[in-house]
Amino acid sequence: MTRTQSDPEDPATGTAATPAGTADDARVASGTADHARGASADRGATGHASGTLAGDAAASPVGGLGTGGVRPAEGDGAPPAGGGSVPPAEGGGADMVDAATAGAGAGIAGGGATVVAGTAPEAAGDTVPGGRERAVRRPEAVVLAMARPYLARLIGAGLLAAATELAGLALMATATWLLITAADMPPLPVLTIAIVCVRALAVGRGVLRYTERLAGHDAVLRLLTDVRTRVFGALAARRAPAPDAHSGDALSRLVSDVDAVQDLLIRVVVPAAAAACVAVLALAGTAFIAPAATLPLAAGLLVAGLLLPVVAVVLTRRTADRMAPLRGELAADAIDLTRGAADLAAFGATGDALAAASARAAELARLERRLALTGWAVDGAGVLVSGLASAAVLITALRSGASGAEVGVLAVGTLAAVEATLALVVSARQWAQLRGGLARVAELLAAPSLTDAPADPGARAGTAAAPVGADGAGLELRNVVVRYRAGDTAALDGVDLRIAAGARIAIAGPSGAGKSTLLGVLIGAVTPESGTATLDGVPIAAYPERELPRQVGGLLAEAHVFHAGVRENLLLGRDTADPAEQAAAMRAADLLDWVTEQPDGWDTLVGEGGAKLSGGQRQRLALARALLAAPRHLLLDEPTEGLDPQAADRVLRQALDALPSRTAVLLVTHRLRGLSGFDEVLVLDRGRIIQRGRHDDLITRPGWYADTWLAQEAAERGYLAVTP
Ligand SMILES: Nc1ncnc2c1ncn2[C@@H]1O[C@H](COP(=O)(O)OP(=O)(O)OP(=O)(O)O)[C@@H](O)[C@H]1O
Repeated sequence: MTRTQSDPEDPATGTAATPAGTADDARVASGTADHARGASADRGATGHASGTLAGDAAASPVGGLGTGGVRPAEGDGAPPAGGGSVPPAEGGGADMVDAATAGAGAGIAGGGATVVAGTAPEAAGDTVPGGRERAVRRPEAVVLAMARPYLARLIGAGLLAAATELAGLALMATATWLLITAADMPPLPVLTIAIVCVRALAVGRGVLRYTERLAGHDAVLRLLTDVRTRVFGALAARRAPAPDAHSGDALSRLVSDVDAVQDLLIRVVVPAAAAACVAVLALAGTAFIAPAATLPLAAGLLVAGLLLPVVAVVLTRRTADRMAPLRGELAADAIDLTRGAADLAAFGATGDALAAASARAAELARLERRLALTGWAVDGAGVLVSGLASAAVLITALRSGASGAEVGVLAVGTLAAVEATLALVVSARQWAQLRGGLARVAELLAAPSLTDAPADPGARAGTAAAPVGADGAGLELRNVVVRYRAGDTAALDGVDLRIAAGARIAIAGPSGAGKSTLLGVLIGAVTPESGTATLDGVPIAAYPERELPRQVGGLLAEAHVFHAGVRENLLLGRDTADPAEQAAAMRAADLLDWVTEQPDGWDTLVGEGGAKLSGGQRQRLALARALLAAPRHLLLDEPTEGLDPQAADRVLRQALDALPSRTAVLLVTHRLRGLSGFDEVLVLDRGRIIQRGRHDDLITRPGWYADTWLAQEAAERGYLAVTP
């Protein structure tokens, strides 16, 4: 006979031998026919830290998760499916439309903050929580609107840039005049003045350029701080990942997109304004000296400042549009090749992945070469235009009877003016490359942000809001349907759930049943297609982003551990926690001994993504953080994942014991041990609640729960025999 662990998805009940003689053993071995009898013996099985079954039959139901740890629902406990006793939420359905973008803040408590860039289809034009309508605007306008507080500084920078260009133009003109007239031996004072002017302009141009850069960057860096704050606020508020977002693409985009704002002002707006000033003054000067020469100069300026920039945009745009996604894909490749190196090597896929990345890099290099070539062509055309314009001005001025010195000044001045105007070509090229990034930043800037949460949660919903944080109706889902994409099978299908103060509710079900999706709805990160999700009668989507994490949060799937010390990671849960509270949270998560044994103690660095911790330690650190945060409704998604069964039971029990009695807990778990003290257990399958009730009841009823319970118990004790 072979003894083996059972497959939890294949509960081969009834085939087991029963070497030991405990009540549970007999029940596990005897299959579903014995559920009812076995259930009574099972109550409180996990109430013992040792995990033995010695006292199972005697353990009280309350002791299931540690005496005192599990409180029954207080009067208004979990209602039956449908939650009919709860008053209907007003206006919830419509408001859920914006739930993804209006979702609550950083999710620090749950470590579940999701930073996503890329598409933000819902952002522009939405109604924001404060009830304001945001019109869809050009991305440049959105960015420039944010620059309003720094307008004076930017205008100053523009004037300084114009003064720099004019100083250059005046320098060329004065030097030319000096060279030509010096041969005619003009009076010494005149010569001296001209020489001083040349020197002053040469020095002044450098000083002006420096001051212009200083003023421009000062304004732009101030603006960038605002933009970054706003962008991160919007990202944190939008906690639902865009389905197609790729982290590498998203990250590289985020960084370069925000930099595009800087380039728009420093390399496009300020130089363009300066070039326009120079062009106007050059035309005025020429009209004063030789009116006939104004026409060829204007033609040269138009070609340099209008035609060539348009050509540059047309030639650059197509290539730049293809380069942007390629850059994102390359960034994603870099992440896959480094973080996934071990897996790629294990499956012999390193070569293919490298080849794909190299092909993209080669394509990007080809596009960059093409961009450089078109750039050189346009630049060459610019030099030609300035030469031709200068020659045309010279000939026209000569024909109109201007003096030699005037002709010289006009010809050289034309060269300088056209060259200054050619800066618009560079600006246009820059703008063509920045457009994509600017559009994405503008979408984020237009999206609701943590920084513009409404003070009154009912304001947006149009409801009379319950006082935020007050114990009211609690969390409630009514007939919630979630579909990630139109036409997909529903991830949640008509789910009703109510979590009252102090309730302990567990959700079980096969993989892909919709458990994490349900948690996503509760934190406002997933938008239901229909139905309502409310907190104290207020649609979750309408809750202030800063307030919601205090009400609903916890340990969500794939909680992130930051590259920092243990204490810093812990304090993300609640930075005001004192050392005793920190120690209590770590003790509950079974990590206190470990951290005190470390040479660096609480300052032990956990590595990037918690790489220096084991999977179980990472999860427990995230659990300790969630316990420290202790929101009113604590969500725990597989909090003991990665722990051995005994440790898992112990940690869960300790965690629940450590919580204040009025904290409601919603536990998502694959492990059914430890649920006997819960007020209600829901079984989800393909988005629907297929069973609900108390653990002791569910294990007596034929169905997924009883089958899984039996399989898990049998597997854990190794009693399931499989014959070859
Ligand atoms: N971001 C998403 N985009 C599209 N489909 C999704 C997304 N997240 C989940 N789904 C789908 O929704 C369904 C429910 O997924 P969910 O993650 O909620 O299940 P689960 O019960 O938590 O699974 P597990 O126990 O494996 O974590 C699955 O079919 C899954 O493929």
